[in-house]
Amino acid sequence: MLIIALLSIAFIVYYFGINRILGLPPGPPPLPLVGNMLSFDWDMDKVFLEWKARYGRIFTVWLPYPIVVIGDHKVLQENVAKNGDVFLGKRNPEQLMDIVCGGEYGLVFENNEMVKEQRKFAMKTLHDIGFGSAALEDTVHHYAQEIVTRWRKSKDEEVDVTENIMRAIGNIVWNITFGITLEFDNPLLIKFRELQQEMLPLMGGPLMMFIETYPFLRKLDFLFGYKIKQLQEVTKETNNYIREAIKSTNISFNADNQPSSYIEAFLAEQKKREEAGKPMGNFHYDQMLNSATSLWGAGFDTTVSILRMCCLELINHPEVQLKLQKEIDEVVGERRIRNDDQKQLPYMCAFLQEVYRLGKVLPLNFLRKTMQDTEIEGYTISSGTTVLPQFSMVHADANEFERPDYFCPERHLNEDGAFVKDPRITPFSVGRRACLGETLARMEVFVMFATFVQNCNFTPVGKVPPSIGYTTGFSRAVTDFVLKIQPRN
Ligand code: HEM
Repeated sequence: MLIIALLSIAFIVYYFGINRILGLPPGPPPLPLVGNMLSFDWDMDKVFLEWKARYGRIFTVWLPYPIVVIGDHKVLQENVAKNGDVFLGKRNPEQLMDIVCGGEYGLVFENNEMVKEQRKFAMKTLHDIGFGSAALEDTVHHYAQEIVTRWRKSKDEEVDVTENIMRAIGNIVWNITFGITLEFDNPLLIKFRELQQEMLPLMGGPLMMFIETYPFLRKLDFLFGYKIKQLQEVTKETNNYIREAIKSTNISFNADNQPSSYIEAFLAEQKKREEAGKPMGNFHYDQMLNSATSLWGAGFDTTVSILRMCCLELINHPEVQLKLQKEIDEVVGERRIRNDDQKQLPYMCAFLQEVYRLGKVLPLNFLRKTMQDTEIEGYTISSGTTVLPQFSMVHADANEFERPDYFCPERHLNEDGAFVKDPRITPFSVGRRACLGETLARMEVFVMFATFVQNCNFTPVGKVPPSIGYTTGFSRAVTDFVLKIQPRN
């Protein structure tokens, strides 16, 4: 009896008091062992917004370990964006990284001690090899033309836009990473996307969240349908392709030339260190391999997913398509689209901003780890606390956007029809760990999509357009759909 009474008291203290005992902001009461996992939903933002209304602009959730969630524009800006060094670290998914990378390497979940060096190296390299350059824009336009040429021949067939978009984006990322240009129809790209489609659902969700807290669950893989084994196998296959690509780059690498890809720059850095008799430090093979995987993983499916969503919104909103076409016809006509044209295309910019608002690519943003004590909203957050900068909550918040689920480019235009850039919409995240590929991604999406609209008319297969559903897993994308494409003259 006494034991039951003590356990009940312990449960009540834990349930109602654990956040306060640990000095964390309030939040939904967690259950022992599972925390708030019973409320897990693939559309977690809806759940988070309810908790925000109940507990305040920052709150603690247990998934199943404690995480301080920030999903408010002002709080994100005043802390994660302005106070960048405090939020530089990540709460890396150590178990996941061990399963797929053999350690905390790469450019997304690298060890926090090497973040500054590796991120700086990657940013400089990507800038040097042409992010933001006219040459890269030419390449993107070339692929957009290739896609349009194929689509214009599709006659009355049903088209899955994914196939050609994927080939184009895949080629661009492959080139940036390895300096290798593949032919447009190279089956490697299709194989790679298949592997990624297999891998991403396995990498996210409740099982992986539990494994981070209770690593012993890895030994009970048989209970979960051998998901970890499957993940290991698919990672191994993916890494074999990456290793082969690194080998090819290494063979053609000439240290006297200016590096034209990330891997060449990495090899050049290794050579420089070797010649100077300096230790390799973090410029070792595992970091090279996993950085290539990071660039591929972060830069491929995300961009494909946003472009697919653009096409799906077009067939769901034919009146929007007509407005986009009219604007392009009047401003650009038949000449080649340039990235700079955005300044003269307010409706196109409004359309893309609306797609970016709704098209979140990560159901849960990557977790940060505070690097020092800090104060947020009057709460003292100690160094080492896990923080989730969930900016997509802002995009879905009815206090910020009227009818947030409703697709409406017009909301981004003022009375004079001019485009209004909205600082609350941050699809590439905020702060010192925001997306490394934003410049490239924005250019790819604009140049490709504007070229599509300029040259093609998109219609549903039947009278009713397909509904918009989303995949679940580590990343998020619209589910498969087909449409019809007619050439525009
Ligand atoms: C439309 C396309 C894209 C979207 C919407 C997108 C979005 C994001 C988001 C939300 C993050 C998480 C940032 C955070 O932790 O707070 C991220 C990280 C990252 N992205 Fe992108 N991304 C896109 C394309 C790209 C491209 C093209 C590349 C490179 C070729 C890239 C490379 C990266 C890398 C390396 C990171 C990790 C940065 C870090 O942790 O320091 N992304 N991206």
